[in-house]
Amino acid sequence: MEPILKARGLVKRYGKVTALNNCDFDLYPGEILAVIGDNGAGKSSLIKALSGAVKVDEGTIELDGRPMSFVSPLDAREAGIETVYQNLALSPALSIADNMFLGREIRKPGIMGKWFRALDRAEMERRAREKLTELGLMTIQNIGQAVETLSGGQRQGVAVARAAAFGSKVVIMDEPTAALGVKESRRVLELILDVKRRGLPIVLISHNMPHVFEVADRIHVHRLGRRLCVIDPRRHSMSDAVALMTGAMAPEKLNEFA
Ligand SMILES: Nc1ncnc2c1ncn2[C@@H]1O[C@H](COP(=O)(O)OP(=O)(O)OP(=O)(O)O)[C@@H](O)[C@H]1O
Repeated sequence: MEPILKARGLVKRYGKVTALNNCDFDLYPGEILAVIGDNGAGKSSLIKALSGAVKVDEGTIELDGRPMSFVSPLDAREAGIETVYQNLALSPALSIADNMFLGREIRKPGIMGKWFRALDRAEMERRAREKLTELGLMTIQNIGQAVETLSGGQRQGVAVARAAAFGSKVVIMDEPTAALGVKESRRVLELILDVKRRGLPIVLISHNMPHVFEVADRIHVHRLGRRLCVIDPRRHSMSDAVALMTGAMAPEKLNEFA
């Protein structure tokens, strides 16, 4: 099977800091791939490169076998890669429906250019409700409710639902359960599994080992700006993962694959 998203030899420098140092990456259809690594290992830089938020200095990215050169997150979105960023990127004062369609608002038909036509709020609300129901998120009562009035878990749910609704090829999630309570984290993990069941592959960046081991099919261990190895959570333990991440154990010590 060919990877749906593949990167080779990524290099990203910020002045004297090399955040990505010849990094490879593979995501296969239908899988949840966790990316783990110590602070500063370069996970966010990798995700930013894959989602078009930063331009790499060297290396190649292929989506579905086609070379990509993203210069903005919009390029990646248009290609079918949706990203849920750590800081969420939801607009608190806007409603759930408006947030779902932020940047791709539905407008009423008409002869005038796109920006002059009125927003079709009823249609956006209908579709937002449909998506949130599909993902079992209808504990959110009022689709017109402002996002700032939702709980942390509900907000994360809206962000995940938006990514699932629009990501046609890949969904990337950066620390989706950070700062959430036990119950809310559970709901978000279930959502991630739902997205996978609906056929979308997911890249999950997380420091939370129990969460990673619960949902991931494979784990990409990132260290010093590159992929150190890929491990199978069914064959290796959390302490193996942590030892690899921190450099306490060399990958040769495991019967790793990939
Ligand atoms: N915009 C930037 N300007 C300068 N240096 C940066 C920038 N972004 C990242 N870096 C540096 O690149 C390296 C990798 O950072 P990155 O955020 O990718 O790591 P990370 O693995 O996501 O870390 P964490 O788990 O702490 O979020 C770090 O040394 C960081 O200081």
